[in-house]
Amino acid sequence: MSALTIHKGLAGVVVDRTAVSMVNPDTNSLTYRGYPVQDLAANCTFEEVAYLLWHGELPTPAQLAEQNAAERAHRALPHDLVLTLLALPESAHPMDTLRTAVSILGANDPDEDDNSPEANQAKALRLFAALPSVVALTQRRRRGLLPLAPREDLGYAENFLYLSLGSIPEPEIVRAFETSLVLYAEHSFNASTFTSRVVTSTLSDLYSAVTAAIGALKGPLHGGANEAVMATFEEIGDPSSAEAWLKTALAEKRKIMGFGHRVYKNGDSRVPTMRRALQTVAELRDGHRLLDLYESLARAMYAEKGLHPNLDYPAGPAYHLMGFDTPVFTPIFVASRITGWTAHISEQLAANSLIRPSSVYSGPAQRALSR
Ligand SMILES: CC(=O)SCCNC(=O)CCNC(=O)[C@H](O)C(C)(C)COP(=O)(O)OP(=O)(O)OC[C@H]1O[C@@H](n2cnc3c(N)ncnc32)[C@H](O)[C@@H]1OP(=O)(O)O
Ligand SMILES: O=C([O-])CC(=O)C(=O)O
Repeated sequence: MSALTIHKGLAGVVVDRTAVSMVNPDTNSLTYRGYPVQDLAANCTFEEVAYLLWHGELPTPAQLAEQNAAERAHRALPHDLVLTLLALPESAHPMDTLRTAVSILGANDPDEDDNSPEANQAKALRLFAALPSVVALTQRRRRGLLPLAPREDLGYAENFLYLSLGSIPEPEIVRAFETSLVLYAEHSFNASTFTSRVVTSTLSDLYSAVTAAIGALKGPLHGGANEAVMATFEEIGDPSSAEAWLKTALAEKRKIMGFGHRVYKNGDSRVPTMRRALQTVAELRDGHRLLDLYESLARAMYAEKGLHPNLDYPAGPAYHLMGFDTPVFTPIFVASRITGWTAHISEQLAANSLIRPSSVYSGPAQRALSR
């Protein structure tokens, strides 16, 4: 590689190795630690997938029981944190609340700067346990409701839904939600994961890396797209308007959220699994009109630009039909991706090198200061 070759957006640049996951656009596959993600989604709980991402192997029953006990014991948020989060303006985006919560948890952790594998694994588990309570707090606050106490008798996905929506939905909805958590958990060197690795590479702490990653995920070119998809559906209104709406939007050079991908050019490996989950939710929640909109826009986008949906495209409407408010969609993504981020933070620390790329200078030539 010539020193003067610029790779805008680092497209195609290989910066390191990873053993956490493999995205293969040629075979349209995604594996976590070697296991196809669609097989994990069909056969495993999210807690098992978290264990796999962190430790490299699926847990034995005893290992899972131990992790579950620790996770359930850390679901409740410290009272002071709840008060601080409720003191934020009601207009704050739930992603901002989440970012603030992680930052406060870090400031309160006496082991914040302990970067040993054991300390960081304990922090990862505590964040994994606490994030659904923060997401649920933001969801309930939007509806004028106070937070609920977490339930230790429920699995991760069930407790998450109970805390957010106030009741446990049908098992098919719980399964669809859990599928989304498994699919969102990890995706190699995406922008937010890379952000977490950049922060970690300076030997900063895990909370700082996660806080920065939340900021990176918020943008609509990354995780924020799952919220933007709902705005698009609302703008289109009727499925019969999708084609005309798209032609106008493309003529105006707008980016259509939920379509395209930096790595996948022939479709996102996770979309078929999430599309089936969306179908299940739509059948239970009278979502046929939203499904028609989904299909009409996807057909038109392929015809106009040859672009396929990414995971955010089916996840957005699925969360909507489950009963979440749109601004809570990307925070749900955070609660899942915390597993992938923290696996990458550990991997970065285990073989660290400061991440500091180069640039080509394009400002004024050196000049004399005349004073
Ligand atoms: C979980 C995730 O984070 S998945 C990604 C979620 N993000 C989105 O859905 C946002 C919408 N999509 C996009 O903006 C892009 O597809 C990205 C950012 C995801 C990937 O971008 P890149 O790899 O840089 O692709 P790039 O922007 O070069 O696209 C290639 C061409 O397709 C066009 N294109 C790509 N995606 C879209 C889109 N969603 N809408 C309209 N045009 C698009 C680009 O304008 C470009 O056209 P051009 O060659 O005429 O200039
Ligand atoms: O890989 C990417 O660039 C974005 C993505 O799909 C993800 O983070 O899940």
